[in-house]
Amino acid sequence: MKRRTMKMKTMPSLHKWPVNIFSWLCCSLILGLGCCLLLANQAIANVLPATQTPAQLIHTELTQDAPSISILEANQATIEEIIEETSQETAAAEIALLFDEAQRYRGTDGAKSSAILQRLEKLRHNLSQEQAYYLDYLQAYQQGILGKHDIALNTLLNVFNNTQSTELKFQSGHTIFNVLAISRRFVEALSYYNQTMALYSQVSDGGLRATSLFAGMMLFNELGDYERVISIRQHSDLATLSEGLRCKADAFLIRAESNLGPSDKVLPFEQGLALCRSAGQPLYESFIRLYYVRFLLANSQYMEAKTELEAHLATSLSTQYKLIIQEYYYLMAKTYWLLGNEAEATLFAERALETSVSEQYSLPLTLSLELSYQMAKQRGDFELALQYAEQYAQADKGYLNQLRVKAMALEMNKAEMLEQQQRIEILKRENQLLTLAQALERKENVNVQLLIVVLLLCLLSVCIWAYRSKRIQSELARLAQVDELTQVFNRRQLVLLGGQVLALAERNKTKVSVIMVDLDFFKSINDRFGHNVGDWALRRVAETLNALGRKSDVFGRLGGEEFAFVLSDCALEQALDFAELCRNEIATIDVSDSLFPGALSLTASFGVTETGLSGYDLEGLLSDADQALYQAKDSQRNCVVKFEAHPITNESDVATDAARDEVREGVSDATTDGTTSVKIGEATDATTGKTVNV
Ligand SMILES: Nc1nc2c(ncn2[C@@H]2O[C@H](COP(=O)(O)OP(=O)(O)OP(=O)(O)O)[C@@H](O)[C@H]2O)c(=O)[nH]1
Repeated sequence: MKRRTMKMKTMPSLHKWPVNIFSWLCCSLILGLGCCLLLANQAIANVLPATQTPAQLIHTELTQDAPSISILEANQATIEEIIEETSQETAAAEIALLFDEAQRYRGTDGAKSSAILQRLEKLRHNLSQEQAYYLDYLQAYQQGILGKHDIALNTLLNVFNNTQSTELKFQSGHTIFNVLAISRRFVEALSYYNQTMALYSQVSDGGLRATSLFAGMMLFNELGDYERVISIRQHSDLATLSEGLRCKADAFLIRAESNLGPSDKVLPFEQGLALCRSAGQPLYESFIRLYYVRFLLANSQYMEAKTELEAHLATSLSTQYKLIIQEYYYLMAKTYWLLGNEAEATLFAERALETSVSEQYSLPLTLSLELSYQMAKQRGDFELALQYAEQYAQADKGYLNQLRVKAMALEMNKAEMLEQQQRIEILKRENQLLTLAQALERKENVNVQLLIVVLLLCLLSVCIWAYRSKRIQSELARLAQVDELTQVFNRRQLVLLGGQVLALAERNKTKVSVIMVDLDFFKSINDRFGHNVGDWALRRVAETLNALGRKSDVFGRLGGEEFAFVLSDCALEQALDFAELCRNEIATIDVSDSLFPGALSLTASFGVTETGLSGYDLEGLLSDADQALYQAKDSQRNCVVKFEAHPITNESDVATDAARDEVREGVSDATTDGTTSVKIGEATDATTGKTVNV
């Protein structure tokens, strides 16, 4: 039996708790941060507005408010109601027909138009709100043609501002700027032109779009912006036109080209006239004719002009368009005067003056007054000539003023358009900036999220690293305390814990017993069966003994096949019983799972002492227990021997200090009762060579 390191009870698992708490804290922290990130994301999402389009909102409202029609109720309609319904259906059919006709004769046949509109007015109570607005529009259009511009405008503005139909709004819009232009309210006309043309892309009716372009051409003709008229004519929507529309377009183009001044270009007067005649457009036909006659007169073709005018006077009058009729009369007067027919000239000049439009100054009026003045002067009627001269001067001034107003309106409109364009440009830039800012914000959000993820990963790495190093530390600590083979305390830990137990017991004056255990003939087990079997035996014995001890006991492997117990609060008798129990348990270990079960038997010898015999010093206790163990080995083995102190009886038998040192292990030389004693042992005296008891 040799002194070696020892092991004890299996390591308690308490050393693991700081690691577990640490890991738990790390996980909680990570989870907490993860939750914060999710909540932050949720908060960002909540800040953003709900993306419901206006169309979806309208749909929701419509769905909520949708009225339900009871078929049952409909079936229960009285006969009177059915009759009423039938008459309503008839009225509806008539109304549809009348609207078609009103549209067809609008601007082409004043008398027919008036009759149709009167009939529709009588049916007004049968019209829907939108139909009523359309009737208002047609009536206003008719009023405009008759020169009642203020009345027409009031109605048109009401339709423009209240109709739900984009098409009717668009249609009334271009009639408004037309009437405003005729009324010389050019600034307003241009403003409505802009408002109306802003709806252009929303209007699907090609005819209506073309009409608005025509109205634009008319407006800019009126304003004297003839280049603009020519440029509108080139709009792609006017590339292919019906005969009627081509007639109108030609009329506007001829007016613009004529007013741009003399050029080598031959204007298509005859073609335009033929086109408008064939299309049944007397208004535009008359319009072209006015410029044609002007052209003839400018080229001294007075007879041709006279023929043309006389042949188509009725057509012009049928238009009921006062401006055309006035100019027509003037041109007749001028032609007759140029041909020397003063009577006819005077007659038509007077008619032209009578046909003045809403006290406005117009070119035909000015020219008619000038002609009347010249004719009166020529006749020698100076008083009348003076009157005409005064009126002419006033009209000319008024007309020139109007020209100035037009020019100013155009300038203002150009400035307004420029300002609007600049505003649009600024808005576009602001939008771009906003988009950029949003993109930047999104990027920043992503960056913040990435940063949080990186921080979390770093934190996780630190936690993992800390957890691992803590585990390594714990493992190292465990390895320093535990015997690797048997997993019980090693000698170092047994001495440490045993010392603490003894210190406490000494303070409390309680007894502590120490048992030393040594396997019998263990060398022969190794030799016969090999070290593997020896190791197995050591593990089984350690396991068995460890299970027998109490929680307060300290058990460990001293080294080799030697183990020890430090039993707290345990008197010698109890320790002896416990040793006996251990001995018995070892002797009955089931060896069936060892490599050579049949031949293998395990026994151990036990040496027991107590603080009452050996004191509270662990070294002394171990030494005394070891001594008792030797006694056990010396006897039959597989037994328990109690340590006993022996007083010195024979001087000669007492070994010298040198001989005592030869004892296999150190001994104590003080007994518990204070008497000097020597513990049992064998040594060889170096001087005599005799074996002595110690
Ligand atoms: N298998 C194994 N054998 C060990 C270990 N430690 C020590 N030994 C062996 O244990 C044996 C101890 O032998 P001895 O001290 O002569 O004791 P013994 O054979 O048990 O004889 P007694 O104690 O007198 O009964 C030696 O052969 C050692 O090699 C170990 O960890 N594993």
